[in-house]
Amino acid sequence: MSVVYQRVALIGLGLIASSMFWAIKRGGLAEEVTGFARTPETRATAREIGLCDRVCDTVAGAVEGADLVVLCVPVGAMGSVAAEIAPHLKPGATVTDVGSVKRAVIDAVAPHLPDGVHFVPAHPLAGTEHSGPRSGFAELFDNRWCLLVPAEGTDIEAVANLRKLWEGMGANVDEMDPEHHDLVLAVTSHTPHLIAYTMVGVADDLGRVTDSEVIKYSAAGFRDFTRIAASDPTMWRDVFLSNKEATLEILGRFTEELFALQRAIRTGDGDHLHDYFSRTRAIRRGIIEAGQDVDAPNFGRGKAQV
Ligand SMILES: NC(=O)c1ccc[n+]([C@@H]2O[C@H](COP(=O)([O-])OP(=O)(O)OC[C@H]3O[C@@H](n4cnc5c(N)ncnc54)[C@H](O)[C@@H]3O)[C@@H](O)[C@H]2O)c1
Ligand SMILES: O=C(O)C(=O)C[C@]1(C(=O)O)C=C[C@@H](O)C=C1
Repeated sequence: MSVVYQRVALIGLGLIASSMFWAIKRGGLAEEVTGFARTPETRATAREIGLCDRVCDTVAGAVEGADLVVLCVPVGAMGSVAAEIAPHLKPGATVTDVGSVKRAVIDAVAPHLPDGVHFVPAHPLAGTEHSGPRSGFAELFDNRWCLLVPAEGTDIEAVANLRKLWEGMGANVDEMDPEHHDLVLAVTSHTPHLIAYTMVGVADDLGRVTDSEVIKYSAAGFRDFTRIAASDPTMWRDVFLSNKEATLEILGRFTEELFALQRAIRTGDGDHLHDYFSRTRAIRRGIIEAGQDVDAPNFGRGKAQV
């Protein structure tokens, strides 16, 4: 792999930024990666573990001279960080972000960026329930999707270079418009997270089943919920507040379906339950057949057995 950018600046040194740093280093994709974190503690940790070639005490120091600036902060902080970096951006630089929501981030960031700076929003569809500078690893983006969401008329070379960077970090890249992105992610990521949070909350609230029983006897499905529900509260608060409309639409559909299933259980309508579960099983099999299940043993190796 060859160098895509001379200098990349990572702002907000958590899971995604640290994974990007290790993946950029693995691929030899930048000559220098600078980093900025808000707190002295995070900067000290970054220096201790060798995260970034240069950790800066000011956002200006990290951004000055950078060809690519990546905003890796929670969605709700993107606008204020964009305002802070704006005066220090090199003319012709590209600014991107990794936020889980796109329309709200574009609206918050774009107005701050000076003319002559390219803005190419992005979203890697990869993560874990961990956060902070120690949580990243180079393989996080391997075989995962990264969605680019450039506005019409964005400089072609700026988009092509960012695509090259993500491909160099192991991702498959697609382009999408922001509204569609937010609806798709409300279905595939945001609402499922809310359901996981709720289910774990229900278990915690249920007096007749103790917390220690929940921990001891937790079956695979519920264990997955607890993993998801351990995700960063700030990140997910911001996701829901920023993708309100799409999440509320999907939640509305979800509750309708849930009520229908609840009724089928109450009335003993086994046909309804069986038909429903057959339909959902077909979706799972479709994902595996398409080779999209990154956790399945056959992922990326052609057709999986279903
Ligand atoms: N975790 C995931 O699964 C995942 C996946 C894809 C995209 N994302 C997106 O990536 C972004 C970062 O998420 P993460 O998982 O790396 O979170 P993280 O909590 O690991 O890291 C975020 C970092 O930003 C810092 N920060 C917060 N507010 C800041 C501010 N105002 N100025 C400077 N730094 C600030 C935090 O201190 C933290 O170090 C979020 O926008 C999130 O939506 C997350
Ligand atoms: O695997 C996980 O822990 C995740 O939740 C990652 C996940 C998701 O797949 O929903 C979470 C949020 C992102 O914006 C992208 C990826």
